[in-house]
Amino acid sequence: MGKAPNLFTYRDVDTVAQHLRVYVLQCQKAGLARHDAFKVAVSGGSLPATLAKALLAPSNGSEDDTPQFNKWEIFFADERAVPLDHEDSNYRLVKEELLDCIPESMGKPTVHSIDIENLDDTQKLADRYQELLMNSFAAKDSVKLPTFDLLLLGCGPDGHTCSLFPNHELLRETDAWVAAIEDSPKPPPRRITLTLPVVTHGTKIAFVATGSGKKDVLKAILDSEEGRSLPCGLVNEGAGEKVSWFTDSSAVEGVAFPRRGSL
Ligand SMILES: O=C(O)[C@H](O)[C@@H](O)[C@H](O)[C@H](O)COP(=O)(O)O
Repeated sequence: MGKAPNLFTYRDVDTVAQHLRVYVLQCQKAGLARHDAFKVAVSGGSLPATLAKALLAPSNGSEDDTPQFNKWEIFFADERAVPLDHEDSNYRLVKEELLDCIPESMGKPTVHSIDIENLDDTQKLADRYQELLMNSFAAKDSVKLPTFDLLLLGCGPDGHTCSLFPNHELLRETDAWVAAIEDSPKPPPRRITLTLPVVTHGTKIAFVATGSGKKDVLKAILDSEEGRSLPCGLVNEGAGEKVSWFTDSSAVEGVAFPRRGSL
């Protein structure tokens, strides 16, 4: 690994959200400067709620503290092979937690959901999503991997991230940008996910992990040799200092890994 990932710890989820806001808006600024758009991938789980808390808080009125949602392109780091209004859909989750709550005056993100015509065939579903990424990122043929401005990820209690699970063959995928999975140990079993090379190629990668249910896995990922082979550990390994962990104190109880003081 190059330089180590950054670990930020705050006293509770609300304080995590406040700092996550600052970080995401720094990434927005960099994305807008680079290509007049902010291309971000989001996970499911608890992340959309924390993200909404971060982004929907009142702005101090400055440009740096204002989400410019009409410049946002939101993609899914992973998605379940279910209709968009299904209770398991990550799109539905992001829509209900965040998109539906954005006041009109703040603009409207472009949201890239899965192609529901292909729910019966997860490989096709993954291929279509990869094509969508190619159209969005690869204006030039030379693009080998999409470069998200930011990937906002969760960390499961087993160390999974996106739908990349420990010891799964998908961790060895080197060609595809988006892969299908039919045997996810976390239900529902049929999903698509960004692959590890796409995740580690992002300009910035943020994990948001809160609550005491995460402390054992965070200790493994951040403090132990074995934890390096868990999916989150592989992201740390592959992306190093581009990675930032946003945690609350209960998630890192007993973790020795050094905290960063400020963003
Ligand atoms: O669709 C999914 O299942 C998620 O994208 C998954 O990768 C999630 O981010 C983690 O399981 C953490 O979830 P929590 O934040 O709810 O623990």
